[in-house]
Amino acid sequence: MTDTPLLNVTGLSRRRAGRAAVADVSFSLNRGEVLGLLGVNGAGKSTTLSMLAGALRPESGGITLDGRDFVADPGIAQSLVGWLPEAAPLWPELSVDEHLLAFCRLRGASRAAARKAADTIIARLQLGDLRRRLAGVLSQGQRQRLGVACALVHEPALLILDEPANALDPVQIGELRKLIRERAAAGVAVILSTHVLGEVVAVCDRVAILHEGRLRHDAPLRDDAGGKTLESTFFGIATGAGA
Ligand SMILES: Nc1ncnc2c1ncn2[C@@H]1O[C@H](COP(=O)(O)OP(=O)(O)OP(=O)(O)O)[C@@H](O)[C@H]1O
Repeated sequence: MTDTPLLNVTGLSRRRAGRAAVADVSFSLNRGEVLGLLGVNGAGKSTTLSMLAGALRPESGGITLDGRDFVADPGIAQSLVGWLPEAAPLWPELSVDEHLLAFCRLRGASRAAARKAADTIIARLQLGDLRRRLAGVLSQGQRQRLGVACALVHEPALLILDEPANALDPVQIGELRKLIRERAAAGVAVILSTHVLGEVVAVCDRVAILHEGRLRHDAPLRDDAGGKTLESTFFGIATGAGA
């Protein structure tokens, strides 16, 4: 980990359907850090993550990634960011193997480099048995694992996972947790959005809570100042009873 944050977000705002979906959100994230992002339905998590992935333009505010102005040059997301959106965007007629090759090739990797990266991630995520299976016939959990593989295959510096444990069985949830900690140990900064508080406790270093588009809490997970549990902090904010 270095002293300079990988990601700096300042005053990020975006309206959707005429309403503030994300309002004046600021935070930073170090290399090797895993941030859990919590919030009730509609709190603004996916909108925030879409902006950090370069898929949605902020209306105002700044994002720097690895010291570069991300808002001015969202193209840097291609190499620096890996994103698993809420619904992994897969092509039903392409196989697992073809997906991984395509994700690498679209980012400018040579055929040989794409082959090597695909083989590495297939081995790490134990997708070997599925490599020739078409995405359109995968089970929901298998699709989710392919989505995680696509987010990771180009070895991004920032990994954004929106509800990654969706549809995974308990064995795969354990594997996912291991994978996240392994990537963090290798210096990758991770943002994990979830509705499962236990998921945050199991893998995150820090937790941020969004409510009505605003960042209402951002603190280390083990910071038990005031003796509050994550659950009481979350419900306090969600019900309007807490800070
Ligand atoms: N494509 C869209 N068009 C219009 N409004 C949208 C769109 N996407 C999101 N919104 C609105 O923006 C606000 C924030 O939504 P967002 O999806 O970011 O919340 P979320 O915290 O990810 O919610 P959830 O936990 O339900 O996935 C909500 O009020 C939502 O209705």
